[in-house]
Formats: sequence, C-alpha cells, structure tokens
Amino acid sequence: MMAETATQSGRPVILSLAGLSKSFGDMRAVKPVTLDIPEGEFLTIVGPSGSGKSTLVRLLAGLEAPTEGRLKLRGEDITSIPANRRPTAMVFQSLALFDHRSVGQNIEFAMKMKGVAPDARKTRALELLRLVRLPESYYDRPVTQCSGGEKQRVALARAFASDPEILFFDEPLSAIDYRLRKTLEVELKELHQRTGRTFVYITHSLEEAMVMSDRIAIMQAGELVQIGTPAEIYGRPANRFVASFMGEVNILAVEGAAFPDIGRPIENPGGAYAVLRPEDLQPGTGDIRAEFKVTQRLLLGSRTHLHLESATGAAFVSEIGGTVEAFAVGTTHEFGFARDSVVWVDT
Ligand SMILES: Nc1ncnc2c1ncn2[C@@H]1O[C@H](COP(=O)(O)OP(=O)(O)OP(=O)(O)O)[C@@H](O)[C@H]1O
Repeated sequence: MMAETATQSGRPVILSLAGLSKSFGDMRAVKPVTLDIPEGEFLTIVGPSGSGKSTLVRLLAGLEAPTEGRLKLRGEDITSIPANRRPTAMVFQSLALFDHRSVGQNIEFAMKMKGVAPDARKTRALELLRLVRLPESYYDRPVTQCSGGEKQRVALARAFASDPEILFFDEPLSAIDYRLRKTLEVELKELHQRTGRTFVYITHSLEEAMVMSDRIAIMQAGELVQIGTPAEIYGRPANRFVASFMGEVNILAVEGAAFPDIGRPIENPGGAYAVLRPEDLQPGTGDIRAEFKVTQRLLLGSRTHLHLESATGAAFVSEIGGTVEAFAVGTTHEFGFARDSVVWVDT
C-alpha cells in the first residue's frame, strides 16, 4: 500500500509537512508546521514582511534544511534530499534570467546541463514557449529585448523545462505594475489549470492570493495561523490579524455583554472581539444601531468609504453604494449592523 493519504479534496497528498520548523540562532523564523498539500493544488502562503513565508517555501524546495520536522513527497521522506535532486522548480521575484543570453538559451539551460541533445532541447523550448503563450519567434530574441511581462513568461517556461511536479513561486509579480500584474495573475491561474501541476506561491498581497488560489495559508510571526479556501478565510478569519489582513475591517472590543466602542449591549456568543466588515455597517438598518459622525468620505468609483466616529470616540468604516450626498463630513447619522454579520474571534 502507498504511504499516501487522501486529502479532504479527495486528491492524493503530494507534499506532507510534519512539524517542519526553522530557527536561525534564537530566531524562530518558522514555527512547526504540519500540513498536507494535495496534488494539483494552488496553495498560496500570505503574510506580512518577515512572517516566514520565504523561509517556509525554501524549506519545501530544499534550499534550506529544517531545524525540526520531516518533509515527504508522495509518502517518501525527502527531508535531506537537496533541491537539485527534487522534482520541483522555483521562480523567484528576481527571475534570475541570464540577460546576455537568448530566450531559447535561458529556457534550455537546465536541459543543456543534463546533456539533452540540441534538437531535443529546441523542440522542448518551442513547446514551452507555446505553453506560456509566447511566439516561437522569441526563441532567438535576447532576453534584454523582452518586456517585464515577457521575462516573467520566459522564467516560467524555464521553470517548466524540467517538467517539475511542484512549482514554487517567491513573489514573482511583486515588482510589476498593477495592470500587468492583473494580467499575469490570470495567466498563471490558467497555466496552473492547463498543466495540473501543484503550485505553492508566496505573496504579501491577499488580493493576489484570493484571485488565484485553491487554498490560502496565513503566516503571522513565523506561525501558520490559518489555512483554508479564500471563502473560508474571508468568512471565518481565525483572529483579528487575519481579519485585518483581508482588508479594512471594524474590530469591536467586547466587554462582558457590551460593545464599549459604541456603547451598546450585545448577546455575546463567545469571543473577545467582533469583526464587522465595512459593507455590513450600513446607515439606518440593523439589529444593533448607534450614532456615528462622518469624519471622512472617500469615493471609490461605484462604492464610497465613510470614516466614522462613535459617540465614545472609536473609529469605524462603512462602505456604502448609491447616493452619498447626505453623508457630508461632520454630519451625524444612525448606522447599524445585523447580529449575524458579525464574526467573533478570541485573539
Ligand atoms: N539566513 C537567515 N539568517 C538569519 N535570519 C534569517 C535568515 N533568513 C531569514 N531570516 C529571518 O527570519 C524571519 C523570516 O524571514 P522570511 O524571509 O522567511 O520572511 P518573509 O515573510 O518571506 O518576508 P518578506 O515578505 O520580507 O520576504 C525574518 O525575521 C528574517 O530576518
């Protein structure tokens, strides 16, 4: 019997982390992580700078040796197998292309090192150009004559050259302007769907993670604090940190059976904080209501963000659509929310 187990998704586990951790001296960069990654998953690791994302992915790719824990690939222990002997590839933010070489030479580099014959290399390189949707005529083009987006595609083609089972991406799109990044996110997601390979992707942009991923893992100070589908993370954040990482939210402290920030009683179903999304705090509706003064009005195209201050001086944000004329800065209105729109968290 294979040592693999099926995951919740029903797909076999390709990569299994058991208490994998990394310390640099006293610094615990990654606290023990136990996690099964199913084959074909697009898993994104998200977290602020210094939270341990790169270190975790470097452990998975074999570029860093763990302090504790084991790593298995399809049930086989690969903890001490070096990166170059694993069926994985990595795409870095810097792309690490050879600028003085052609697109074709860049894609073929690893194949050449392995002694693949020139004709076979070229056939494969042209296939890979098609895979990443670059014209075959780019084969002879110097990398220096490629645009930022084209270089990204060359780096992808090069990563796929060894036909890896798992691709690791360390913030490959972070240095790219917004519009191109949006295009490349969609292309990457399509490439994932077309190839069926397992992608493990790092970003500090939750928005990017939301667009592309099957599951998102959230890192906070070296700890993997939550893992789930984008909808699970958005709908049921594990703590205030995850909730605020998802975008602007209101966090109401809870004291016993009251919200001191708005001076209202509550039925507390358990939780030290209530997380309330801006779109759930609306004028003139809701079970729980209070008076708020508008301190700022920010137009965001079809939506508007109203920055509010409660009678007790706490800051809130409400996102409204439609007419906003009535909500001039300095005016006071009743805003409220439905009890069941609140997400309760303990920390
Ligand atoms: N080789 C190293 N030696 C000592 N400390 C390190 C080393 N590599 C990383 N660290 C520390 O480990 C912690 C996690 O770093 P890591 O690069 O994994 O974070 P990150 O979430 O990827 O951050 P960023 O988004 O800024 O890349 C940081 O405090 C970092 O300073």
